[in-house]
Amino acid sequence: MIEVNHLTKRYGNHCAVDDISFTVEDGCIYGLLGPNGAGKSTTMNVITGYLSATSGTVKIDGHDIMEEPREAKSCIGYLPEQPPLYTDMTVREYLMFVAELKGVRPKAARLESIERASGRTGLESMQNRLIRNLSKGYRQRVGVAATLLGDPKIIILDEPTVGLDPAQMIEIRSLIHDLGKTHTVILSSHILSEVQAVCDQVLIIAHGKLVAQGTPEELAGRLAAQGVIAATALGGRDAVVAAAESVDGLTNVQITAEKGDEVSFTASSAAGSDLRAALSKALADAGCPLLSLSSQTMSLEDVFLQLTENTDMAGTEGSGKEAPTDSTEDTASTAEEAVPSSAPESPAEAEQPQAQAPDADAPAEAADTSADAAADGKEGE
Ligand SMILES: Nc1ncnc2c1ncn2[C@@H]1O[C@H](COP(=O)(O)OP(=O)(O)OP(=O)(O)O)[C@@H](O)[C@H]1O
Repeated sequence: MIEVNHLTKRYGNHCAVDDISFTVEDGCIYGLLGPNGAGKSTTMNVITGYLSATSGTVKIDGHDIMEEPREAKSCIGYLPEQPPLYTDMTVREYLMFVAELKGVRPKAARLESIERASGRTGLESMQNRLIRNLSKGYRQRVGVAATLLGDPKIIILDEPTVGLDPAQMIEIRSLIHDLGKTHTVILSSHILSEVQAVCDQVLIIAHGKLVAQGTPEELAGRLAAQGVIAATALGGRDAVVAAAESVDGLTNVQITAEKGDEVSFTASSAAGSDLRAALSKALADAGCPLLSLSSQTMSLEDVFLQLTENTDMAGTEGSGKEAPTDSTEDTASTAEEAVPSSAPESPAEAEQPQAQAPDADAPAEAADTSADAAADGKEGE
């Protein structure tokens, strides 16, 4: 339903999205996962026609987002990271306003659409409440309800749980899960556990590149299938690394610590292979006696960190990745902290249009961002 082909987006000299291609099939929940600054919002803004691509194409249901924007946008309900809500309106007024902007006609259809959207998002009893008096969780529901107006097939949510407390996060995740039964949903998140819990398919983005894609189980399986050896040997750094790298099947040798002549390192091994004996022999042959050796399994969190760190800017090599932690550890609770904010701010930032409308004070922008803009240019009733 959505085909993204060789999508690149530059802000001045800064490449925020670098030649990304992927396909989104109908009826699944997709998660764009990546650290802050990875390029998730930019990707979403291009998919929704908010920003133009520097190169590459995006097709929604066969319609090119640049060439047939109205047809393409009519398939999408988009909730930006900063929901464009008018906090002086009641929930009902706001939803009516958005429905009108989206060209939902006649009035009876608008009312029906609002009722359905309110029902899906649990807002029935909040209709006459001013948005500014709602909790952040309920405001987010209003934003999600707005995306549903006009019955788009695809719902795109940029960091929908950011700033929510744990209970609100759980509610919004459950709402997204429910939406996935009737819609294709794409959400972005920097929280590994969230994407794992909610999404059918995960796209991991780091530094503007798509570094991995699969179901959470596939990714976890791929990672779990990868063994990690952690070892300490006596000898020079270069000799130890060369010996480790000479072992067939051992890859990604990373120094984790150096103390005097003791060099600690980790290395990855292919699925199912136990390379400890081969490593021990290679080190002995190189005159680097082995002091300790252990074999570990990578957790999904370790894999995610490795994938996102490995695409880090050139020159960070040898920064000393910590040895992976015990894979049996529950990673969910630590995943959020573990994902670093890694991309630098672009110097070109100021030059570029802001993709997301501010909270309440910019009606025109808010209207535009509030969704599909499907009805852009359509005359009123
Ligand atoms: N309007 C802009 N002008 C210049 N640079 C920008 C602009 N918007 C984003 N960037 C830069 O592009 C990169 C990708 O930003 P983007 O917002 O897409 O990342 P993200 O993964 O959504 O991160 P976050 O979760 O922090 O929003 C970052 O380095 C960011 O500083």
